[in-house]
Amino acid sequence: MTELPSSGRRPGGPPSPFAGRLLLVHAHPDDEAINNGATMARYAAMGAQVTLVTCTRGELGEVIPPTLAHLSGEHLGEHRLAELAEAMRELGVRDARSLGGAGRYEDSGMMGLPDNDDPRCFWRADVDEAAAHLVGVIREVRPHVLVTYDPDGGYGHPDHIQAHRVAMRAADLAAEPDFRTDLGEPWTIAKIYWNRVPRSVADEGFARLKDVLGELPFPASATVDDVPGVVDDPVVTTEIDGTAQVAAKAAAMRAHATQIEVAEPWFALSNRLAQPLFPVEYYELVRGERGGTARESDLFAGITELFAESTFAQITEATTEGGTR
Ligand SMILES: CC(=O)N[C@H]1[C@@H](O[C@@H]2[C@H](O)[C@H](O)[C@@H](O)[C@H](O)[C@H]2O)O[C@H](CO)[C@@H](O)[C@@H]1O
Ligand SMILES: [Zn+2]
Repeated sequence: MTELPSSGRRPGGPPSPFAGRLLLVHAHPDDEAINNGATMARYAAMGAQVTLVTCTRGELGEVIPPTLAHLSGEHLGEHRLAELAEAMRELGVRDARSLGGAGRYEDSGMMGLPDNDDPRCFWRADVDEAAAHLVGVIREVRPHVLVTYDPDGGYGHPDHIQAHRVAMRAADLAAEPDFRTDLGEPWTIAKIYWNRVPRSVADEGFARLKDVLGELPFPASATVDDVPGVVDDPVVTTEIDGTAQVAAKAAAMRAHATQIEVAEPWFALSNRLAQPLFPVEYYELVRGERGGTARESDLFAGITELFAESTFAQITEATTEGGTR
C-alpha cells in the first residue's frame, strides 16, 4: 500500500485533503500571526484542521494607529477579537476559539504591572480550571499536534507563561481516562512543539535590517533579545518553510492593526521597534517521536496513524468515485 507523504498527496495523484489536525494555544490576538501565521496558512491550504485557542482578548494592549486611539480601554478586547477574525480569514483558518469563551480570562498586562493582580486576569487563573476548558477542545478536536510557547512564554509576558502552563497541563489531563469523563473520550496528542527562533536566523535578520533601517517607517530597531523564543540553533528540531505563505502571514499581521505595523519583510509592535517578519517558522519538539534525525520540515512527520487515516481517505475517495487508481 502506498505510504502517503504527510501532505496527503499520493505521488502523481490528485491532491487529497490532508487529514492532520493542528491545535495552537496563544495568549492574545496577534500572537498566532506573529509566531505561526505561515504555518497555519500552509496546513490550512493542505486541508488540515487548524484550531486556534486564544486565552485572552488583549484588552490591555496599546493602540498604534492614532485613528484607532479611541479603542483603548473598554472596547479594545472586542475590537481585537474582530481583528483576529480578519486574520483568520487571511490565513484560511476556520476554527478560532476563546479559552472558556470570549472574555473569560482578561489580559494580565506586562510582567510586574498592577494589572497582574486583577483577579479576573489570566495570570491569576487557576491552571487546572483553565486547563479543563482546553481539555474539552482537545477531546473534541483530537489534535495530532499541539503548538504553544516555551515555559518563559517566549519573552516573559504573564499571559504567555500562563498559556504555556495551561496548554501543557491540558495535554496531560486530556489523556487521563479518569479525568472529567463528561468532557469526552481521552485523547493523547502525538506531538507537542514550542515556538522557537534559531539564534543564527535572528542574528542574520537583524544584520539585514541594520542595512535598510533608514528606509523604513520605524524610528529604531529591536534587538535579538526582543524576539520571543530565541535559542541556540541545535535546540530547534523543526522548521516550516512558509515562503509561499508569507504574504498571507503579513496580511494576517496587518489585520491586527491596533498592535502591529507591517513594512514587509519587517514589522513593529506598539513600541515601534523594527524586527524581521520571518517566512520560515521554527519549533522545538518537546513531546512525541521526532520524524527522523535531521531537522523536521513537517510538524506531522512520523505520525504513522495519520498516514493510515490519509491512506484510508484516499482509498475511500478512489472507491467512492468508482474508479481504481
Ligand atoms: C506580542 C504581544 O504579546 N503583545 C502583548 C503585549 O503588548 C506589548 C505591550 O503593550 C508593551 O507595553 C509594548 O511596549 C509592546 O510593544 C507590546 O507588544 O502586552 C499587551 C498587554 O498585556 C498585550 O495586550 C499584547 O497583546
Ligand atoms: Zn501576546
